Amino acid sequence: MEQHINQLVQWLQETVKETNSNGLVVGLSGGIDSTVVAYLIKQAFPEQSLGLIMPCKSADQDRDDAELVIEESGIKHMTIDLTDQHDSMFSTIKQQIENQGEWNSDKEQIADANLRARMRMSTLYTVAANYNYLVVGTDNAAEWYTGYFTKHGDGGVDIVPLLHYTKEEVRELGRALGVPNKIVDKAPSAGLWDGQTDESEMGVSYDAIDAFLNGESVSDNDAEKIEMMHERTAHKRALPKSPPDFHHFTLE
Ligand SMILES: Nc1ncnc2c1ncn2[C@@H]1O[C@H](COP(=O)(O)OP(=O)(O)OC[C@H]2O[C@@H]([n+]3cccc(C(=O)O)c3)[C@H](O)[C@@H]2O)[C@@H](O)[C@H]1O
Ligand SMILES: Nc1ncnc2c1ncn2[C@@H]1O[C@H](COP(=O)(O)OP(=O)(O)OP(=O)(O)O)[C@@H](O)[C@H]1O
Ligand SMILES: [Mg+2]
Repeated sequence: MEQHINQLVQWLQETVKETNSNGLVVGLSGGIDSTVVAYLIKQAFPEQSLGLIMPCKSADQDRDDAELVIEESGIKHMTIDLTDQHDSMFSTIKQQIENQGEWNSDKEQIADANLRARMRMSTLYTVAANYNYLVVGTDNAAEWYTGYFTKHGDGGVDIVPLLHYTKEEVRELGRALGVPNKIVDKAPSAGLWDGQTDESEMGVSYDAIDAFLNGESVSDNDAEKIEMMHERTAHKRALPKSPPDFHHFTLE
């Protein structure tokens, strides 16, 4: 893993240089993916890296864990609480749709959750613009393949250094970087509602997704679920769909 860490750090440094940026910013949730990214960007840019804690009705434990990451990694940081802004924005939108008598309460939880992820994205880009930094994503290979992220939310980023690493490999990177065990061993959660865990929501374990990605055998049931998630989320990994070119010119 040492070699991977060196290569990733070097890639981060080269990418910042190539893009004429000044550094890197990441949202810090207290989960292993953003923790590994925080340690990597701190190594790549000790003074020009930033971790943002953005609580939004988040569990106290997640905030404590994010603060532990800051303490242990030494990364520069800010806390921007989005709870009130999210409440205000969500209730305004809900009210307007309710006025039409068209509010779909079955979709309330997921709509509320995805707005949190998109408000974090907007916050990260506002901070990135101020410092001329790039926004670093935290998606790993398992999340990317299954599309387990919010389109233009946590998926709305400039670079994704962990894209080729399975969840277990991200944990291995974490151990090699010296991330505290309690963070490495914590159950993955998007933290978008009380008690949410990735594995219970997806109905398939990261071990199974990792095995599938490694070409190892998994149950038919797991393979079917993974393939279905992959197909349904193809749009999240593609550019916006456009009609055929009806004009006689080509956009560059
Ligand atoms: N075929 C298609 N072509 C083009 N666009 C299509 C489309 N189907 C849906 N869409 C669009 O995509 C939207 C649905 O996608 P999206 O908004 O992403 O929403 P969706 O995939 O329904 O929800 C996001 C999922 O990611 C999970 N998540 C989110 C954030 C963080 C994490 C984590 O691991 O930390 C996990 C979250 O718990 C939830 O299960 C639709 O509202 C529609 O606008
Ligand atoms: N409270 C938060 N503050 C700042 N960023 C957050 C917060 N919650 C989520 N994020 C951002 O959204 C990303 C996606 O969350 P995700 O849960 O997939 O990753 P994680 O929490 O780092 O790891 P895990 O998947 O193991 O929980 C996080 O990596 C982080 O960048
Ligand atoms: Mg998480």
